[in-house]
Amino acid sequence: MNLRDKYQIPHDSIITIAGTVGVGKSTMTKALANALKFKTSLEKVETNPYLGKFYDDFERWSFHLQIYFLAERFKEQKKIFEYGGGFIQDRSIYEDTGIFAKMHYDNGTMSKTDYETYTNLFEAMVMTPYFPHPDLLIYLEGTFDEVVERIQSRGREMEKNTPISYWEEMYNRYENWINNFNSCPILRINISDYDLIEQEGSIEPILEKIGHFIQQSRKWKTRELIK
Ligand SMILES: Nc1ncnc2c1ncn2[C@@H]1O[C@H](COP(=O)(O)OP(=O)(O)O)[C@@H](O)[C@H]1O
Ligand SMILES: Nc1ncnc2c1ncn2[C@H]1C[C@H](O)[C@@H](COP(=O)(O)O)O1
Repeated sequence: MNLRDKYQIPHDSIITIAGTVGVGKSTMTKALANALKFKTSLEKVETNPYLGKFYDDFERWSFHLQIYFLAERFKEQKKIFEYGGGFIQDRSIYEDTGIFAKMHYDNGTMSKTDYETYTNLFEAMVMTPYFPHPDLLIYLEGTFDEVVERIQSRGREMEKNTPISYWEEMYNRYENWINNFNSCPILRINISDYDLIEQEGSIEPILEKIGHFIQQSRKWKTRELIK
């Protein structure tokens, strides 16, 4: 029996992986997609024309970068919608606005006008049929030291050259954001509870939890529709 059937995960599920930079989202996205034979929606860092410039000068490039990410994620949303689900998504669109854009606005590296333009566009995009909420958002969490260690060992120069205070602020904002998030069901997973690199089998307890969660939330949605 395949793992998707074994853990009764619907073939049209949409699962989003959230968490701070370096925590392990892309690795988890690929491992889950491989185990479930789902498609991936990955963040493409190498081809992003603004990211390097942004790390050199936040103020100059933050608006351009947010618009670029928004366009990329919207295209991915449309693709997921057209395929009818069966996707693992590396980072949610909610994080772009709830973490990154907000953090740069609050710190004065995105102007009020740019922030308002961005949030208006975001809201208009979210209210389209292309934007089904995910069945589940998996939130990866670890200690700040573990996250910084992973950023360092992954070795993207632009991130290694960024002051640690930036990652610390982002880490704290993520904790606050997830504690107030309610757009879809959340499954929190601590990164010390699995090791996808050394122990391939450690994906199975995660699949079991995903199956359980999605079945519960779909039952709940059906009951709400009948009411
Ligand atoms: N379970 C894990 N155990 C050890 N290292 C990991 C694990 N998951 C990811 N990593 C490593 O941590 C770094 C960041 O992972 P990545 O998936 O790129 O994070 P993100 O997509 O959240 O930025 C990479 O070098 C990756 O190999
Ligand atoms: N919305 C964003 N604004 C600024 N920077 C962002 C945004 N989304 C992702 N990023 C950055 C952070 C990392 O340097 C890379 C890739 O993110 P990762 O968490 O490693 O997948 O893009």
